[in-house]
Amino acid sequence: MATLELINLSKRYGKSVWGAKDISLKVDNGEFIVFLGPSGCGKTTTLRMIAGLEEVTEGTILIDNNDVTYLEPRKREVSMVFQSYAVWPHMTVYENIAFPLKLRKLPEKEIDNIVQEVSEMVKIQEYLKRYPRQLSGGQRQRVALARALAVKPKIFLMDEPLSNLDAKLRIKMRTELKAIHNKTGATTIFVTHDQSEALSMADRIVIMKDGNIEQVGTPDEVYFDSENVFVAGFIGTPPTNFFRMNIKNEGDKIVFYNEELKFSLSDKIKQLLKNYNKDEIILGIRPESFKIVSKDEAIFSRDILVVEPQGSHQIIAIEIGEQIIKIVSPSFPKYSSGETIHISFDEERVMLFDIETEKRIRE
Ligand SMILES: Nc1ncnc2c1ncn2[C@@H]1O[C@H](COP(=O)(O)OP(=O)(O)OP(=O)(O)O)[C@@H](O)[C@H]1O
Repeated sequence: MATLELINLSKRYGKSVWGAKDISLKVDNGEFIVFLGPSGCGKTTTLRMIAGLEEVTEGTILIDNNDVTYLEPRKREVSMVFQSYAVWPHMTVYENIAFPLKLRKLPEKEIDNIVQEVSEMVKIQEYLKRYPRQLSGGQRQRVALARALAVKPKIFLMDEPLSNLDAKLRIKMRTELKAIHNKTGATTIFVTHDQSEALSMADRIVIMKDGNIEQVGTPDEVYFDSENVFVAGFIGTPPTNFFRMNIKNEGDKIVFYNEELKFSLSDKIKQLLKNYNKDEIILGIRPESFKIVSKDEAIFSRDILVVEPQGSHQIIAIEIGEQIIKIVSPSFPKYSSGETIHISFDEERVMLFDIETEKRIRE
């Protein structure tokens, strides 16, 4: 178990392509960190630099406060699990797990103990004599996991380890992986582009875009307290609804308006905007922050465009100008398309962003 620190870490491919730019991050001992972001944002590049599989262009990597930036991979004491399992086909499950331990010249008895221990942990004890081709994808991934666990690495690096599994198994393995992490307490960096995987597994999520870190925070922080428009739009299904609004002061209220909507918000919002001197703003409202209310309480009313029942809740789409807005509402009462609904929203949950920088406006 170990701490990890990345200091201004960058990777440039050729002259101008940045795989990762100026990444700084401190990871505590035992933390489960998830790198999340769209394809090509630099998750894998950063992970591979930590593993020593990718040369660093600039910056420093510290493991337990030791500089490992130029240390060869096997001396870093990290284990990596890949999407493609990468188990050796000509070895049995037992041999796959034991092989790295044999390389380390551990006594047979100790190797056997470790193989039993980790195979029990990932629930593959009964397959130890089989070859990988005799296993399902999920079982093969467990073998890869067991092999990585067996060497008791300081840091666990996982690159989309669940993405080759079918949807149901993925969700099951998520829970199991998290349980294994709780048991081993190993510092883990897990790469995914699946936000639901990230939200359900991470202690903290590192949200990346174009090689940069956009926000680092707990699942609740990145969801409820998004740092900018990109994060608010990336996290959440359906994502945050955004409105470009004009703003003006009217007495103790602040009025938000555009061609479609007009409403005023309270003192608290006015206070929040006291140093904001632009007359346009981006308002972000999460689908579940809207409320369907009586006509008297409504901020605006619209006809329903489409209802998408989800079992546990329903997603209601309305049109505001040319924009489609999604509202998450409890399963009951049922609504149907064409019906007029009256809508309000939870002012406490509104997110305000600078019209130019798209950064969150904070007090
Ligand atoms: N060997 C390479 N040569 C040139 N450019 C590369 C190389 N490897 C990665 N890149 C570029 O670096 C950027 C980051 O790639 P990276 O693989 O880290 O993204 P990612 O976030 O892991 O994406 P994905 O989710 O698709 O795996 C991309 O623009 C990619 O095209």
